[in-house]
Amino acid sequence: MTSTAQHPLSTDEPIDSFDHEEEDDEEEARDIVSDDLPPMLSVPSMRSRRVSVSAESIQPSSISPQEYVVHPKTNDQRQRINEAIANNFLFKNLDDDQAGHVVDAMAEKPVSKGTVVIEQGAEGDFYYIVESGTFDCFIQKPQEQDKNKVTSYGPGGSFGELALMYNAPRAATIVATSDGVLWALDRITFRSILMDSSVRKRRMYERFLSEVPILRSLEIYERHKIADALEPIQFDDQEVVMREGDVGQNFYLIEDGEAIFYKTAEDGSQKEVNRSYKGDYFGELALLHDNPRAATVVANGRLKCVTLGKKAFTRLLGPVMDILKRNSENYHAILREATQND
Ligand SMILES: Nc1ncnc2c1ncn2[C@@H]1O[C@@H]2COP(=O)(O)O[C@H]2[C@H]1O
Repeated sequence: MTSTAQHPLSTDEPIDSFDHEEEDDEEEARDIVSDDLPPMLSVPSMRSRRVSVSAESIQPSSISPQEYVVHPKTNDQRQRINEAIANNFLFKNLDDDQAGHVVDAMAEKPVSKGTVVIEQGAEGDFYYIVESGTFDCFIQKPQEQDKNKVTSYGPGGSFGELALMYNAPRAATIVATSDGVLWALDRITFRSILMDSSVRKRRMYERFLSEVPILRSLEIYERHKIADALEPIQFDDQEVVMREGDVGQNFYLIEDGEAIFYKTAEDGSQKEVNRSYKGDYFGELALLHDNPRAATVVANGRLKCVTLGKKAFTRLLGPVMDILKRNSENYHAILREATQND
């Protein structure tokens, strides 16, 4: 394997886009060839733009059982970890053994207000999960003096995965804004057990999410976080995706195919009110307004979607909530018109 890689934070050279439709292959997905790395963030590194990568950056690390890192824990600590990771998508697909190794390997790290947990440009050593406290994330762009706050984290939040996934310098600085407790997971355990499915999903959905109009205004990093949370789902021709009046749990993006929307008219008949295609979304109304589903959705031909659960929808689509709400007002008007006219 080559030893010179496109820096994942670099933006000055085109990077081959990844076509997820052709790329569902396990072996290929494991092969984290740097040329395929996403253009990532608009934050060039504070160090050299090109880094030499060892074999470690090309494939997930593997460790033998005798190499597992173990920090002995009390039951109370285990329980606190389980609460902190309950909504973390990186932990979702682990089997019991893997989950056990990851929990064993975590080290408790109390931090006091003002501590710089991660410094932009530094080498990546740990992935952090927040048990308690608040943390701000800042990015300093190359020619700018000031750092920009890009996000903040509270309990259940996590950060520090990028440098470990891509063997890149830290992309941001993280500062504790209160006293708190972090759980730190070493890079070897992270790479060997946790990162595989996340890297695969981020790569798999990168192009698709960048082409979804509602998500275009998001930063690449925000779309990566959405990719972590996506669940694929498929429907056969004429299969009902949701029924008018149901309680809404999920938000849907169409990856491929066609969905037809029906609404019950005043005379009780089902009226087609809309059709949606690749890149469109639906299912947002019930989540935005806590209302029952406003329409019945049926697959026309095979329909391939990805979904976000309600919590992830609220958290990850926060930056586009206003657009979603504005669109939903127009949409209400269209639906009303369609069911009232004729
Ligand atoms: N917009 C962003 N760009 C890059 N990193 C971010 C951003 N927002 C949050 N982060 C987190 O900040 C962390 C800094 O360390 P890492 O680069 O290892 O991983 C990074 C991400 O977990």
